[in-house]
Amino acid sequence: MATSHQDDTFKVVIVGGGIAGLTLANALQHAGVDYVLLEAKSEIAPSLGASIGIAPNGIRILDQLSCYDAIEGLITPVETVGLHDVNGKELAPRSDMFKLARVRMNYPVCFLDRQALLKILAEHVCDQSRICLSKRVATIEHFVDHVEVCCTDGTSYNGAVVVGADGVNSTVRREMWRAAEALESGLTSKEDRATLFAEYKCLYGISSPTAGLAIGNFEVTFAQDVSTMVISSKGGRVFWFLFGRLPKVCRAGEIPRFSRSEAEQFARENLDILITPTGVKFGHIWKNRENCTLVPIEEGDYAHWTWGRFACVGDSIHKMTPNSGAGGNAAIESAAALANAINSLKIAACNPSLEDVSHIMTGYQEERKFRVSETIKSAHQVTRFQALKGVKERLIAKYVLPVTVELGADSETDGWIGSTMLNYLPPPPRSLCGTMPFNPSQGRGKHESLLRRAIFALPLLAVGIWCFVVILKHLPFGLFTEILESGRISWDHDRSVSVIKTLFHIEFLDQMLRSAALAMVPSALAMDKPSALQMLTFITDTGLVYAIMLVEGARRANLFKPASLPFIFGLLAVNGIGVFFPLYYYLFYVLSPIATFAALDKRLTDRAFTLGVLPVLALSYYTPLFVAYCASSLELRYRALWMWHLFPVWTVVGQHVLAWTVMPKTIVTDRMQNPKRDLWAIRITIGSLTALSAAVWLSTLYQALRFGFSLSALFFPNDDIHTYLGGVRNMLVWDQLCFSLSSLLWMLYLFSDLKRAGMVRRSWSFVLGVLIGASVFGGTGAAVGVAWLWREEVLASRRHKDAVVKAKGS
Ligand SMILES: Cc1cc2nc3c(=O)[nH]c(=O)nc-3n(C[C@H](O)[C@H](O)[C@H](O)COP(=O)(O)OP(=O)(O)OC[C@H]3O[C@@H](n4cnc5c(N)ncnc54)[C@H](O)[C@@H]3O)c2cc1C
Repeated sequence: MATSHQDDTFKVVIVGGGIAGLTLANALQHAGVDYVLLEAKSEIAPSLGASIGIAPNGIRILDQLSCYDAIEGLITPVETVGLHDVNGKELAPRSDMFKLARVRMNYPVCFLDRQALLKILAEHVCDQSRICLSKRVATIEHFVDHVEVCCTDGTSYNGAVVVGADGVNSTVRREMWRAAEALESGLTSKEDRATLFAEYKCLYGISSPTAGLAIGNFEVTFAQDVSTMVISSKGGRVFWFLFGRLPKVCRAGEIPRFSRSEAEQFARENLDILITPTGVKFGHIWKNRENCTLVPIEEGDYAHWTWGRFACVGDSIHKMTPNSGAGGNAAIESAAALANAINSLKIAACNPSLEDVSHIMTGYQEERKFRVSETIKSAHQVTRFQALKGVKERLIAKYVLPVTVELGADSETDGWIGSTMLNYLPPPPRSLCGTMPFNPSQGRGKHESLLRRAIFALPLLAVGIWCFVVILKHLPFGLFTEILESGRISWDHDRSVSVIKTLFHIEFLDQMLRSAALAMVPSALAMDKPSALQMLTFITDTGLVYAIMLVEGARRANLFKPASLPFIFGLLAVNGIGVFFPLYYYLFYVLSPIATFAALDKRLTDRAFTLGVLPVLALSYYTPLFVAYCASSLELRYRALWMWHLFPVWTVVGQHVLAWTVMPKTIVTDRMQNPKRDLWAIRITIGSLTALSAAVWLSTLYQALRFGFSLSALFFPNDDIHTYLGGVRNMLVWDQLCFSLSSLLWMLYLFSDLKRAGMVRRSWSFVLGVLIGASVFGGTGAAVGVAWLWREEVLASRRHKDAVVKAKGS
C-alpha cells in the first residue's frame, strides 16, 4: 500500500454537495469534526425544476440539525392520497393516511423545491469556506494513514476518511473499487459493479397552480407501463412525475440519457392521462409547467458501501426508484448513521488507524443495510405496481388495494418510528409529541420474530389440543344415541329446527341441546345442583370472554387478523370452548406483538361496534340462557338453547345493524383526535360483565357452602362417564377447566409482553397476586376481566420503555 504524509487532525473529505453530502456536513459540524465538502457544480442549489418529498424519518434529522424551522415555512403538508386508474376511476377510497401519519409522528410528509432544501442545508453550514464549489473529484489515492482526493482542476485534499456523496454515477465508488481491487482482488465482485440498472424513466417537473387540484392532495394514476404522481403543495404549486417503462431493462453502462425533445415527446404522448377523477388531465399540468427533466430511474443496492478509508452514502450506494419518495430520506438517514460512526471514530482517536476506520465504517453499513435494502425493494415494487406491470400487480390494484388502503399509514410509520437519528444530539422536542413517538427498538427491521412467538405460545395451543383429546375420551357418544333411540327423550322431529341442522354435525349438536334442555328441568337441577352451578359459572365466564373477543374484533390493531373475526371462533367453540378459545388466544398472542400498539390509535376500537357489545350479548347470549334455565316447558328450553348456541351469528348481525343504524360513527376522527374515546364504553361493557361473573361465582360459593358441596365436586371431573348426565357433566367440567386455564395463561402471555416493554412495572408476583386473588374472589372469568381491563388501561396510557416521549411515563 502506498504511503504519504498526513497532518494530525482528523479530517473528513465529503465529495458531493447534494442532500446526502450537505446533511453530513451539517451533522459533522454539530459533532465538531473537521471536514471539507467538494462539489462539482459551480453553485450548490441550481434551479433545475426538481422537487423533493421529505418524510418524518428525514425531517426528524433535519430538525436535529435546526433546519426544519426554515423548511416548515415553505411547505403545506400532504394530507390525502387519491389512487385512480387511467380513466380517472378511483381504485380505492381516498385515504387520509398522511394526515394520520402526521398525527402519529408529529411531522408531515411534504414536498418542496429541491433547490430550496439544498439552499437551507447549505446556509446552515456556519463556515462557508468548507464548501468548495467547482471541485470535480477525478481520482482518490488511498494510503495507510489517509486518503488524497484529487480534483480535475489539479487541487487535492487530504483526509482520514473520504465520503462518496456524489450521486448515482459516483466517482468515489469507482475509486473505492479501484483501491480495493489493487489490494484485495475479488472483494468487489463483478456482480456488485454491475448492480445498477434501469427499467423505467421519469419526466418530472414543477407547474404553476392548476385548476382542479386541491392543495395537500397527492394524486396517483395507475396505468399500463405509465403512471403519474401529482402533488399540489403550498400556494397551489404543482410537483409532478410522469413515469414510463423503457423498451428493455438497461444495465450499468447502457442506461440512456434523454434530450429535451425526447422529454417533450414523452409528455405529448400522455397528455390525456387523467390525474383526478374530476377531469384534470396531465395535459393541463403540462401546459402550466415551469421546468421539467426526463431521466432514467436507476436502481441499485450495492453490497459494499465502504472499504478502508472510503465510505459511500446516498444515491452513490443505494439507489431506488422515486415512486415511494424514499431515496432522499434514505440519503439523510444514511448521512446521519455515517455521522454517528465518524463521531465515534473521532472520540476514539485523533488519528485513527486503518483498522479502526474500516471497523467503524463496516458498522455504519451494518446499521443501515437492512432498512435500505427493504426500502429499495419496496420502491421497486411500488414502481411496478403503479405501472401495472404484470397480472399480479393488476390483480392487487383491483382487489387488494381497495381494502388495504387503510393500512398505508401503518406501513409508512412502521418505517419511520425507529429510523436512524443523530445519536450525539438530543431528539428534537417536536419529535416527542406525536401519538407514535420515536422508538429505536421498533419499526422496520426490528420486528419480533413471529416464529419465536409461535413457539413460545405453544402451551396455549397444547391446552386446546389436550381439551380436545380429553373431551373425546369422556364424551358418551353412544349414550346420547342410545338414550334417544330408546325413547327416554321423545321429540317431534318434524318440529325440530331443520335449517340449522345443516350447520356443523348438527345431529350430534341437536342431541346435546336436547340433553342440556332435559338437564335443565328444575327437578333435574335440584337433583344435580353442582352441575347446574358449574354450568352457570362456565356460561357467565364464557360470555365475558366472548365480550372481550368482540371488543378485540373492533380494535384497529386487529384489522385483517383472526381476532377481527370473533364469530368464527364463537361458532367453532360450539364444539368445545376449551378447544377453540385457546386457538384464538394462541393466534391472538402470536400476531399481536407489543409493537402493534406503537401508535396510540392502534389500541382504539370502533365505538360503533364496541357500544353494541353489551346490548347484543344481553339479547343473544344471556336472555336465551335465562329462558333455558327458567322455562318449565322442555321445548321452550330446547329452542332457547338453540337460539343461544347461535349467539355468534346474532352478535355479529346485531353489532352490524346497530353500527349502521343508531351507533355514533366516530372512528375516523377518533383515531386522530381522540384515540381514547372508546375507553369508557369498554370499561362499562367489560366491567359490568366482570361484575356479573364475579357475582355468579360468589353466589356459587355461597350455595356450595349452603348445600355442602365441595369445590372439587363442582369444578373437577369425576369417574362417572358411564351415565348420561355424568358424561355430560364431565365433559363440561373438562371444557371449563381448559377454558379457564388457557384464559389465565393468555393473560400471562399478554402481560409478559407488557412487562418486557416496560409498560407494566409491577413485579410478576404482583401480577400473579392479582390474577390469583381475582380468581379466588371472583372466579377465573372475573380474573380475566380484571387483567384484560388493566391491560387496556396500560395500552391507553403507557408507552414502550424505549419510546422517547415528552412527558415521562406518558
Ligand atoms: C425524479 C426523481 C424524484 C425524486 N423524488 C424524491 C422524493 O420525493 N423524495 C425523496 O426522498 N427522494 C426522491 N428522489 C431521490 C433523491 O432525489 C435522491 O435519492 C437524492 O437526491 C440523493 O442525494 P445524494 O446527495 O445522494 O445524490 P445527488 O442528489 O445526486 O447529489 C450528488 C452531488 O454530487 C455532485 N457530484 C457528482 N460527482 C461529483 C464529483 N466527481 N465531484 C464532486 N461532486 C460531484 C453532484 O453535482 C451532486 O451535487 C427522487 C429522485 C428522482 C430521480
